Amino acid sequence: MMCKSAEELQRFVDEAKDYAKFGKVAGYIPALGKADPNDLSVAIYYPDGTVVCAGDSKRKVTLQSISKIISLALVLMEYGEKVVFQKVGMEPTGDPFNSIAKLEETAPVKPLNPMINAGALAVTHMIDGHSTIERLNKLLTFIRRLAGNPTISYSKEVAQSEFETAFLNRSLCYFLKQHGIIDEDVEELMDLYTKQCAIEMTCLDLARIGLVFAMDGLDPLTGDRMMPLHIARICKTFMVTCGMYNASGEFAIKIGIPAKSGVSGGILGAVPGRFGIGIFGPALDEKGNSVTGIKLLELLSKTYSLSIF
Ligand SMILES: NC(=O)CC[C@H](N)C(=O)O
Repeated sequence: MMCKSAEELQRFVDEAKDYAKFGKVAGYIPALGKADPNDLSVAIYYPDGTVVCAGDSKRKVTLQSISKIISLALVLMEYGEKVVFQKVGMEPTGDPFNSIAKLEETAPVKPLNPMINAGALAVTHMIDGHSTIERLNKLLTFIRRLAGNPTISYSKEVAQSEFETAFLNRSLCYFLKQHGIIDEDVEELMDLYTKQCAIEMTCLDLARIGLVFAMDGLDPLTGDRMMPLHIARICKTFMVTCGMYNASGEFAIKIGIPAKSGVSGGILGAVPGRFGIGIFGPALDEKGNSVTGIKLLELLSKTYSLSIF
């Protein structure tokens, strides 16, 4: 059994919304600071094409760290596991997503996983092309196919705002460059990475992408295979072990759904074999996850027994 009515979903949203007061919108990327912490929208996409939405499901959300799971799938398809995991590891860190601490502790240097910023920067570096625009277009083309929406693009305002303030990410890049994990111009990589993070879509699009992961890389609506099964599995495994940053353990215990969050307040969830879910709730907890989004997932998971464990 699962939630098939918008009224029912709206009741969960109303309950979860009460938790907005415990969170704050991301302030370190100035453009994200303009979001209304009380917003909460959700879409659930089922394999038969049924969609259930609540809240303002047409509002666009930038992907931020959610993009990391998609760039990972793209480079895995292009280069294979061996090449990709030479540059980035498979282990959770237990540290905040933008931490530099563990980078110095591994020898030879290798970011611990592709969901922390250091690992994601190494992954984005692997998207090749002659220019930032060509590389970004590769990613955008893939994302548009995954979401079945050719109009998806990025927010220039959010990309610019992050580009102007991303000093910590620049320092991660310089560290990675010093140790040979990346070998391109740091400003060019930051240009691409901030545009990647600023790719925006509605929670309906997010849910549709979640559905593709839930169905092991197959789009059940078109019958097209978007990525090989083993790559969808790798991505879902990272969602479970590292998808909610250093709150992934607690999230796995309380909710148990493969999911990836971003500091915009977006969450993409993939309930294996059942449905995709997209959430936008910009009030964040101290680890950078949507407080209302997590509450909503907790309510849904408990009510409909969604944990994979
Ligand atoms: N956790 C996130 O969503 C981080 C993404 C953000 N663009 C950053 O690199 O800091």
